[in-house]
Amino acid sequence: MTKINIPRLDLLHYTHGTASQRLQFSKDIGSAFNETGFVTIANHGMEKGLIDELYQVVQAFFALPEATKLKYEIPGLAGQRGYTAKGKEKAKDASVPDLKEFWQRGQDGNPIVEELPRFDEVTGEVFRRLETVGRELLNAIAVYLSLPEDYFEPSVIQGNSILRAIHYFPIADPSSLPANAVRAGAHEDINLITLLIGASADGLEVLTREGTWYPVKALGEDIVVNVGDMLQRLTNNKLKSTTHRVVNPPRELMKTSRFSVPFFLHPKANMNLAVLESCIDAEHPKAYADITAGEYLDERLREIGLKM
Ligand SMILES: O=C(O)CCC(=O)C(=O)O
Ligand SMILES: [Fe+2]
Repeated sequence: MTKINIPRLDLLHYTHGTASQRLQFSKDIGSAFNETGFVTIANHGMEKGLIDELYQVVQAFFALPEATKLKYEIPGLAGQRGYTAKGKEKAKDASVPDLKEFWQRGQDGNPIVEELPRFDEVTGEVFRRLETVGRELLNAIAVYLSLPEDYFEPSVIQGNSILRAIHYFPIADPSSLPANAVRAGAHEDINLITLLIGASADGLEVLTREGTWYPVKALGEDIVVNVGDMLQRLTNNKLKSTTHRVVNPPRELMKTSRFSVPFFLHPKANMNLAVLESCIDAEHPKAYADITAGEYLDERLREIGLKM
């Protein structure tokens, strides 16, 4: 099997480390993002208790009757808040929708789930904690890119990040599915970076440069972090937004659910995504036209069927 660089990095080395540990963390995350676009992060500060409670409220939400969940679907918001039912989202180049339903929350404007008193508080707490972890990781990446450490901060504080709770629902009769229906079709994330809790469940795979699929494993409460297209674009492909997917499990396990909770770290709509001058040279000519984060997001939401 191909050996691929998905290191396990200790966030405490960056937030509380010595100068040399901090620098090493920046180098490690930068070179993994340059090679594979993926790392796993330990000691991110989110306790097991909080993560367990997150999964309890998320499972309780998806267990509600379909009619109740549909009360929380908000027309006109392209799924950016509240519930998105089965059959709505497909990967950019896929012909059939993914086998999933999901809930999204942002900074504000989130509908309150009346049936579940703890849902808003717990998902809100996880949102804020992952936003903090994401900012710390972007600081480390800024150092790797020889930018000021706080380069991303003004664009990211109170930005358009999204916490998405996903339910890959059980399929009673897998033979009834279209042959190409999968839990999540091969895709790249749109945002700057994605922080994923719960990828310890099997199924997440990344596409290697050799064109083979490689399973991503996280230990315990570790989170998986990957580069999205906005960061790839800003860095003129120096940091790689790697294609990934969630495969269907063996037939018997298709009758069981899989849950995962990615946090898509998005900047404010006015962030300039024009390629950084420091990432352009003779070998790497400017690969992308100038665009803002807001314009780019609209373009991409249309491609995945969430926006008209
Ligand atoms: O469910 C997972 O493990 C990954 C989901 C994912 O890649 C996404 O929603 O963008
Ligand atoms: Fe993804």
